[in-house]
Amino acid sequence: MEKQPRLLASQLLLKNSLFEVSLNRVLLTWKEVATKKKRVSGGMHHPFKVGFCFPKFLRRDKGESGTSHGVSVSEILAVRELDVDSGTKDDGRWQKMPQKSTEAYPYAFTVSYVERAWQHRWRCSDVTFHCLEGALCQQWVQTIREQLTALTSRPKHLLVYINPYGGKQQGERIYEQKVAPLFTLASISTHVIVTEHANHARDHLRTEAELKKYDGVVCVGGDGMFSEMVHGLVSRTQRDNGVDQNSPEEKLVPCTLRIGIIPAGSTDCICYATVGINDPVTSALHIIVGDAQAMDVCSVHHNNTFLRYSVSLLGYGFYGDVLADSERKRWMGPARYDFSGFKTFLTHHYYEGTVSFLPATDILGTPRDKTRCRAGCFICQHNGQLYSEDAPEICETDPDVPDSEYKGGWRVIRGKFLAINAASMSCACPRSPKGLSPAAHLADGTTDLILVRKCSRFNFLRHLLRHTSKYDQFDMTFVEVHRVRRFRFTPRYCQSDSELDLRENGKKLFSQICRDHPACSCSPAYSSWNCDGEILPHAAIEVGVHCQLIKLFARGIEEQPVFEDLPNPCAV
Ligand SMILES: CCCCCCCCCCCCC/C=C/[C@@H](O)[C@H](COP(=O)(O)O)NC(=O)CCCCCCCCCCCCCCC
Ligand SMILES: Nc1ncnc2c1ncn2[C@@H]1O[C@H](COP(=O)(O)OP(=O)(O)O)[C@@H](O)[C@H]1O
Ligand SMILES: [Ca+2]
Repeated sequence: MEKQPRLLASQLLLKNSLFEVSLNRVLLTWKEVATKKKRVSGGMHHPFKVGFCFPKFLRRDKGESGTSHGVSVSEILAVRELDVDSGTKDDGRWQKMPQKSTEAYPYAFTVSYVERAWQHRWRCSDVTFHCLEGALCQQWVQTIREQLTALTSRPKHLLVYINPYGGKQQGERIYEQKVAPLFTLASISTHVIVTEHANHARDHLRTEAELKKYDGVVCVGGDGMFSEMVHGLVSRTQRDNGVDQNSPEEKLVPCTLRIGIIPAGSTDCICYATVGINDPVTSALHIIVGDAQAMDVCSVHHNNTFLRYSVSLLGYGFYGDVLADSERKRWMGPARYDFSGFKTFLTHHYYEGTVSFLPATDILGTPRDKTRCRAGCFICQHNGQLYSEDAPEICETDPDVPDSEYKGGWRVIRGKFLAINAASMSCACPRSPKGLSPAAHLADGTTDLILVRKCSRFNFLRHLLRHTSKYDQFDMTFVEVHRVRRFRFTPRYCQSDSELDLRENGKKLFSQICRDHPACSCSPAYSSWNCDGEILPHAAIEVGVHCQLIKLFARGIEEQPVFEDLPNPCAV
């Protein structure tokens, strides 16, 4: 790492010990000054990563001169001067000053910064430095503030939508108690809208919201609420740019505003898979530091008519039936999915149809890789670049698969399926921390198409259970997975208009069997598509992936640091 010029360096008091405090453009460090009384330890420095703040137990470095710490400037949340006599000036939180420092070091300032806690959680930590002179204290505060102002990726004005009925109906409380105080601390102004009905946020974003006034939009809720934000923003962007969403082949215009998710839903899979945990404080801190993570979006069409966008799971069969059943049990909260999951597992319906797909052959990565999409993912960067260059699709020649054929680069597979799932990202969530497709990528322009053919209940259970263990859920004879750019599904028996009407009006006949359906009475002719937690009435759909269409206030899941490999901060 290039050596950065020092902006400030002073000896300041911290918890009654003297520290050498130093600030450059990337790092704030403080290192205890050895006093005669203190036993000086040996010359061994523990490694310590620059620009990266570890959990407490890792971050402290007992070097020659005592404890040293470092915080990346990009992860400083705020700095405020303390009025030693009357507590803090800015946030009203009264802090008692130690006797010794008030006498000798009567001026103080507090730096709030991101601290990494267990399992990808971030927390806001405070450190208070005491100065001998007021001018020095002000110089520190001012210099750190200038550094923060120079971070242009940080949002200053946010539009926040809260779904008061998502998850355990705690959205408003979570926002008020855990998130709003952090936004205030970081001097972010907000306009908060508590939604009054489903699609309120979507419609407001699409038509009314004065988006120019904001640096980002935030939703407090679950995947359904996030989906509303995506629909509002993507539709608005296409309309503003004259792009017709109804054309399945149309290249969509990416959205400029970033979306933040404060998890307060039932599955929270998008938050979990982009941050590593569904924790409101962690998400708020990712928003404050101005993180950006691009994400693929799938568009779903039926007969050249736009239906919906999807960012996580498009599931027909098992996940469609779980969702359709669980919607009637919303009163159960997040447990509805387990209940309906169990029930759907027992019903064991399969569905006949044809899946056609365009394999993504020109890219890096396969769905069976051991590597995972993580912060700064190379595969997403590489494949995103390919996509923007509009590289031609190349398709391999026909392997001898009996029920599949190739047609103009498309592969066609007919069969009886328990589940057809398209995972545009891993779909990791607390139920399955590795997700439906553990090696899927957030922003590589592809989706992983998982076909689970008709099999015994026992085998399907084995497949499901593997989502929760280290065993490969794709390594089963009745499961196949393909990384694709587009796909289509056509049910074997076509849906009549009256059947579609019934579904669209929400009066789904669960045991509907097409009149010309043959003797089978145990499985219905159609399932529904679960599109990020919304039910689609049409069984026949066409799906295309739009690479990196939206951006989130996230950075992807961070690798847990390997202690031994990290450089020494004291070298900065
Ligand atoms: C036996 C244990 C099997 C565990 C299998 C877990 C796989 C979970 C993968 C979940 C992928 C979720 C993708 C995200 C979907 C969300 O967009 C969407 C909406 O979320 P929101 O309500 O927060 O707005 N969520 C969902 O559609 C929920 C899907 C959850 C499915 C849970 C299925 C549980 C299955 C339990 C089977 C039990 C069989 C037991 C037999 C003895
Ligand atoms: N004020 C509201 N009243 C009723 N439904 C709402 C409201 N705001 C949003 N919704 C809808 O609630 C559904 C579920 O929201 P979500 O936040 O995803 O929670 P969950 O994860 O529990 O499903 C979404 O489809 C969303 O459109
Ligand atoms: Ca993807």
